[in-house]
Amino acid sequence: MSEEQLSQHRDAIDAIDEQIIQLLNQRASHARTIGEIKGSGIVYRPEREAQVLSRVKALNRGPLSGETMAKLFREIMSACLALERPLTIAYLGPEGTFSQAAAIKQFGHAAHTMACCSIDEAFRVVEAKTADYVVAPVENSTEGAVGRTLDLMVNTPLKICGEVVLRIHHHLLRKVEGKAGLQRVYSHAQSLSQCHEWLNKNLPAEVQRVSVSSNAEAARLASLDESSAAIAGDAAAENYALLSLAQNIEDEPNNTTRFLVLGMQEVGPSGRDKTSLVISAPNRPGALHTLVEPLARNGVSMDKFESRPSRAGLWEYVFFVDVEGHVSGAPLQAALNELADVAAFVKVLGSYPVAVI
Ligand SMILES: C=C(O[C@@H]1C=C(C(=O)O)C=C[C@H]1O)C(=O)O
Repeated sequence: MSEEQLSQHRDAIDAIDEQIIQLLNQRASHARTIGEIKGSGIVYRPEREAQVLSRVKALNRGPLSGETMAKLFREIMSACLALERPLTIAYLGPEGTFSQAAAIKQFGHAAHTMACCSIDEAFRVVEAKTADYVVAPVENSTEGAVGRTLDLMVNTPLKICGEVVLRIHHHLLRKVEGKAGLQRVYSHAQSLSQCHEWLNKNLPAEVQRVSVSSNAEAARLASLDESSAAIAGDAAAENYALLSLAQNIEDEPNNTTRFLVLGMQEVGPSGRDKTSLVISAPNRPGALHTLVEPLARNGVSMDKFESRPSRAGLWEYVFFVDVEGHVSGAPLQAALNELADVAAFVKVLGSYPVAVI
């Protein structure tokens, strides 16, 4: 390609960029006006954002992929929303955790993220209105449910407003090159188990595995001591300037974590929604069947069913159930009315759009 051809294409890009700037600012002005109309009410509308992202993917003809286009629009919406009012999102810190990555995936880079020292604390700051939303892990494809998040959802006044699905890549991180002199590996208990086969094969048995409160905390500890390593992700490696001795060491190649977004808000239907419920059955034979039956009879599809010991009594259980559809829809309304008669306890944790990206 000649210099002349290059400069023709670059002139074209400059002209397009001018249009993009104008169009983005037009879009932002509409978002700001929408903010004025909303007044002091809730500005974040996850159902509308999900519709915008789905529409962007459907309209896209390439060469950029639908996924890439949706990610760009996520950031555009994040910037537009910040003109209405910047949001604060609480997550299990310190900086660099997968929870923070999930918060940014859902709210974009214009939102403020607030590191909390536990999932409990992250719920509390939103309940106290110090932050707007909490993003908390709820299940991992390798390790299953995150019990603490499930337990907190039983009593919180917060509602689920969204879900975020994140591919999780773990790396072995250390301050210095090589494995010589390595005495311990820090990580969150879930990450240690997600990588335990790799650890068995690749590290001597005398290297201790130490579980700590988060992967980012593991990275912080490894950054203070050359005889320690951490298992954590890219963001933690970058934050604590650690070297990656081995990449993508998770045993399961599709290792994915699902996070929930919770806030003081009930979300309207987006057209493709999920509802999460927590139900408990009276402690007698066949009780489980009586819980599932009203859902099946009303044609409500179940995505997930998870049992958890109830805090109330020995050998009593609560069930976390995800179903397709919005709570305002007729099938779910009918099923919930019937469930109220047979269940000891039913709580709608929230209806929210199915993750688009
Ligand atoms: C502009 C709005 O406010 C926010 C920003 C959106 C956007 O930039 O498209 C969409 C939903 C809201 O979270 C709106 O409610 O439509």
